[in-house]
Amino acid sequence: MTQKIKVHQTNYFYTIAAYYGTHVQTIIILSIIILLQTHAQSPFLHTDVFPLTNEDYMRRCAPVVMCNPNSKYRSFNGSCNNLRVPTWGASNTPFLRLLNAEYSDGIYKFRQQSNGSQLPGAREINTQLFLNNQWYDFDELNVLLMQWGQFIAHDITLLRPDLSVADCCGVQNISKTPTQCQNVINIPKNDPIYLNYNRSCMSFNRAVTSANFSCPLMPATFMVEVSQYIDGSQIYGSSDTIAAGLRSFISGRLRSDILKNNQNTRVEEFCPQVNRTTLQCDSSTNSRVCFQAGDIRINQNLGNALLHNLFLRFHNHLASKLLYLNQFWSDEMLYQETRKIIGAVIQHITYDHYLPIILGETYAEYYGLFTPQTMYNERINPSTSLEFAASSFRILHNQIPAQLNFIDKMYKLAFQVNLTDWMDRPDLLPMGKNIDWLTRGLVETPGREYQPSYNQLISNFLFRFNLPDITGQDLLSTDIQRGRDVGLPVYNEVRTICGIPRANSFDDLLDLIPFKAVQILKTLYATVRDIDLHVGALLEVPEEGSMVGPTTRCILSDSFFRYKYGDRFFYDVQGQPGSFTQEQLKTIKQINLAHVICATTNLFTLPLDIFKSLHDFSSIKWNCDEHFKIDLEAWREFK
Ligand code: HEM
Ligand SMILES: [Ca+2]
Repeated sequence: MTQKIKVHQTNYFYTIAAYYGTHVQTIIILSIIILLQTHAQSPFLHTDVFPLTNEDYMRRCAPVVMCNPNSKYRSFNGSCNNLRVPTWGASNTPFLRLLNAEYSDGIYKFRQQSNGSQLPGAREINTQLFLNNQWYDFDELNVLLMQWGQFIAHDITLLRPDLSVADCCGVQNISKTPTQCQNVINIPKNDPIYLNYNRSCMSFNRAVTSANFSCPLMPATFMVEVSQYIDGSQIYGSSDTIAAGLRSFISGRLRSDILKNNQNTRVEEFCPQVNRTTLQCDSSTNSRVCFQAGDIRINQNLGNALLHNLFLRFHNHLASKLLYLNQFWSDEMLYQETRKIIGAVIQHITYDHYLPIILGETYAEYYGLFTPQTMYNERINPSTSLEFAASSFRILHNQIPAQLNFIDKMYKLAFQVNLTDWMDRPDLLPMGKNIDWLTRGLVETPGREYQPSYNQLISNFLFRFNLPDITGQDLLSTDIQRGRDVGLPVYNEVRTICGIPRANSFDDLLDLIPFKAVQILKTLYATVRDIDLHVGALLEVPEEGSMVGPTTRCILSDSFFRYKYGDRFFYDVQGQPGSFTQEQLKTIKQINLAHVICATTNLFTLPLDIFKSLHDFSSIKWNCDEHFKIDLEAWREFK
């Protein structure tokens, strides 16, 4: 029987045909007409209205989705989490814009300054404002904190550059430059680094748009290519096919490679490996290792690949514990229950341990990011915003260290590598005791203190192996250029939706930005309105107790608020199919990243405050066996 029902008397209207079987309710969304004029908003934004163009994709191209509202588990692509708008937060749906797109043609061309001139070059901005602002002070917080940030960034966002032309600089002088190569980054003649290499161009590929998904829209609309919920999609994949390819289909386990050392005395488990050319691995060197996981960026740097390997081991560790407790559970049940626990652990670490450090404890608690229980609200849109992905969360690129330390079990530095020397080639990880040594290195090495710059190496020599010359790229220029590529609103506009007064002159910026930087901004930009979001935000002095300035804090908090309250499967939401029992929740809330490390490496002692490095007084060591054990008794089905 097909029956038309109207869901909720609000500004959302759906035509839904619901098929009721005896046990399973399947809802087929036939068409969606959404008027998103009012929103249950996060408390961080001083506006109630998102740009109307956010609805265009939903109106014209949203796929037909079938949902089973009784499902205990998340879908892989994130669809059907929100039963009113089943595509909210799903992979391959558009980024949300908090403010209207800023393009000079209103559609796709880079914006210009208020007086009609070109914007200052991204690299020029970096050399004038940031490159020489390097402090060598270190934080009491460790490098693991930075690495956790990237790990979750890859859980919630992927804006893919169009790499169909590998080197955009090489096609600049041909008669018709391909669209994706039309905005390469110009290198000024007097560039302090590239001057020596006679380079005038840095490659930049514009991001793919909804047109690449057979849905051309105006203004340019950008697609998130991963599930936008914090659900471990970087581990499991954001589609059924990818997820299936990563499973062993035996006892709930993920596929893995078991590697032995020469004497067969050490056996270690790693992510499965693939042919280098099939993933984003550096193919220009004779290196061999290329890991596979749910996210294509797994091999991007050693720290990220390390966390992926630890979480693969953690999954298989928990799956075997669950099997021990419930010998009759099927592979499917073991896999899904383990995946559910891993997703919960990632959310718990992010909200209870990571965000209070980044945003400030009092602030996170006051605004509901750190609560005893989450009340799900189906009117909150959990989609990743462009402002967040293309700028605000990237502000934490300033935490990336230039070097990674490998520390042995006597706490001695075994060796050190430049992070940029090992991009897209994780060859070091399976060698010797490097998993343990790098893990210890991330825990024991103090992080880069907050400062308005990225480290010298990622500011000049990123990804140099894949390029025709030895210099490479600049991550900060790329971030500024990416903001222009996706038409981000300017800094001043974002201030206003964050409740910070609009600056009417450069000097009005002195409320948040130091005097010297404001003087340089005056020489670069025509008016205060022209300043890029990323530039203004990175210059802001951090708020007391937090690691970012007020504008960044506002956009980060808005996003994490929506990832929490807009997620029907958020780990501590009650009353949903598959909600954890109180006993299970108690176990999850006791787990921190130290438990994960203890279960997956040969480290025996760790700080209780896992994001703090040793030199901090509170960071005395605690034994894995006594303090970081996981008891899954609450998952035993028959006591
Ligand atoms: C460990 C070293 C890291 C490296 C080498 C790195 C490098 C990169 C690169 C190359 C991009 C793509 C740039 C573009 O073409 O637009 C990117 C994007 C991004 N990064 Fe990082 N990153 C690192 C760590 C981090 C950290 C610590 C965070 C946040 C805490 C972060 C957040 C992001 C975000 C949100 C994006 C946008 C992702 C997307 O939507 O596609 N990254 N990063
Ligand atoms: Ca996800």
